[in-house]
Amino acid sequence: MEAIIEMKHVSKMFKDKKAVNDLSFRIEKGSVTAILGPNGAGKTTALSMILGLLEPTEGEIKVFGKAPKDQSVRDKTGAMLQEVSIMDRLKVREVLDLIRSYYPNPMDMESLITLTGLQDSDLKRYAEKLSGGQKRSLGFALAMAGNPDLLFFDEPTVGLDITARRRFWDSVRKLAGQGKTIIFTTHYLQEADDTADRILLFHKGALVADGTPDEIKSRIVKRSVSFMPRQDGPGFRQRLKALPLLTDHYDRDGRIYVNTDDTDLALESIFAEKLEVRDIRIDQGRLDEAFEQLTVNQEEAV
Ligand SMILES: Nc1ncnc2c1ncn2[C@@H]1O[C@H](COP(=O)(O)OP(=O)(O)OP(=O)(O)O)[C@@H](O)[C@H]1O
Repeated sequence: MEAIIEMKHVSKMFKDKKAVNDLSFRIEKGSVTAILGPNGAGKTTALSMILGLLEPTEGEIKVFGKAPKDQSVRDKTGAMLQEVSIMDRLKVREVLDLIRSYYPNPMDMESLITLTGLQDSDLKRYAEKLSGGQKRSLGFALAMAGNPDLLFFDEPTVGLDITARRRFWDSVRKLAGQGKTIIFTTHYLQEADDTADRILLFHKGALVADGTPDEIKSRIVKRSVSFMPRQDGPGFRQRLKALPLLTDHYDRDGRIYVNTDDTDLALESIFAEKLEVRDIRIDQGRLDEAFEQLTVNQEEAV
């Protein structure tokens, strides 16, 4: 597969703070990738470097095989960032026409309107008079104006109501269907799961997981069964090791934790084998801090 983006050992320091730490990954043509992670994980910094808005402190970034700042790269790239700055004193249609005129093969106005949900009446208004949600739609339209092959959306649904969110993701899926390469950042696992075919999970500037939504979910929601031995000792440990469903276990704080995808089966095995344990608990994940933060954010999203 053709790599559209290649990051090799990329780091970014802000004074003595490492915002991005040794990132390496490839993004393939036609893929939809979600960059997921809690506040401050480095998502925006990474995007900004790929877009050529920030220089990496270390490492190399290639986009379409070139430096991100290369004009030919910019012509093929569209971005909707968190802050949409909109020109005053221009009507929406004028802003869009202006931006379209910068590109060799702009998207036609009809398609732009259909894709972004801007209404005819919006086009006649001054951009600065639009509501927050309409401004986001305009931001989306501006990102698409050059009919780019590569698209970036930084937390695109923040501040959008449910209808606008749904519409936005429908459009993103439509663009993906046309073979565009899409990268977006989000705090919400659900958004990544619904739309992306790959998730890059960031935590403290580093890439801590990389996989399909199903793979990432199974890591995030992994549960464990834990218990105390009635009488710990070599005999007990041997019996524990001999139980195939319980082999993946470890000790913490005086308890024994069993990692498993199926806590029911693990419990059945404990009872069937009459393993001498007490105080059995089912624990929701041994999530490291990054994953815990993610689940908190997900709850906020509901
Ligand atoms: N211009 C800057 N100067 C100094 N520190 C910065 C700058 N930009 C980002 N940082 C720091 O770098 C770290 C990563 O920030 P970044 O905005 O990339 O995270 P994020 O994952 O996009 O977070 P959020 O979800 O809150 O948008 C944070 O600790 C942030 O405070």
